[in-house]
Amino acid sequence: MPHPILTVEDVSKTYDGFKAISNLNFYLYDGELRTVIGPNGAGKSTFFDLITGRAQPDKGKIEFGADPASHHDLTRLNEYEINRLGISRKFQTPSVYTEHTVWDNLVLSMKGPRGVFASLFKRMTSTEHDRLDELLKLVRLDAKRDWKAGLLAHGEKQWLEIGMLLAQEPKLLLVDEPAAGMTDEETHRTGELLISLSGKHSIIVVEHDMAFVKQIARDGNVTVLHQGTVLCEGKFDEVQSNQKVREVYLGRGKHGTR
Ligand SMILES: Nc1ncnc2c1ncn2[C@@H]1O[C@H](COP(=O)(O)OP(=O)(O)OP(=O)(O)O)[C@@H](O)[C@H]1O
Repeated sequence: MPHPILTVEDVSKTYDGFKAISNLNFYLYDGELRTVIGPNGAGKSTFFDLITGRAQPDKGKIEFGADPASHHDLTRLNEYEINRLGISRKFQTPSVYTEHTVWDNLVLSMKGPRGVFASLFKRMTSTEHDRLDELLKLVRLDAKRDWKAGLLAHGEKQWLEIGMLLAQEPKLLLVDEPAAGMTDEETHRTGELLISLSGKHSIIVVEHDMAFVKQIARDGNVTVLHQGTVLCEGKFDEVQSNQKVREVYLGRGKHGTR
């Protein structure tokens, strides 16, 4: 069995006496596309906050790197350092530079000099140029490369942001509810995009939309969080038919409990 690229072991996080994450164990393998589901308040956002250094655990281990000899203890690093290791997070609402073109949004997100001026006026190598061209096609925005990002439809903005994250060449992508607010067709395309990224990237997707979860999970594992811990983990069909899962989540509609 290979070493996980992400190891989360016995992790807890308390807010004002409330255990948002409770003795959580989670292992992700290199190139895996994992879907995480769970009712509102199950701890999904806190889970991402802990991986990205936005929040610190009270206890437990969070390690990154598939090589046991050179993995990183994420609990000792800040958000910037964790991002530099190749961990990128996409929040639910799209965050793009609305006044810049689609192309410039990708340029601005590339690894390299920071700052708008330095990024836009840096001479790009032909390899970098080709890579961004490929990214544009991948996120299906090649026909809109000169559009201002603010003019894109909601789904397109989400794809652009995924492209912007990919421009940073991340190893691990954390994606929070990408299908929220999308049409069925956009949702399906997003699923295809995420599937095409797996293998090259390790990906965790938090999602509520079960049709979408089914599409991207395929024969991979789905993790169900409940009260800050793993309630169940397995193939989509196993999870869907699990009685405990049905009680806390699936039986109560698309968006869980509130
Ligand atoms: N910064 C914070 N301060 C206080 N309480 C917090 C904080 N972050 C999360 N919590 C609490 O921790 C619990 C888990 O929240 P979290 O947002 O991680 O759940 P979630 O599964 O992402 O929910 P949702 O699906 O609604 O986004 C909630 O009860 C929430 O109120």
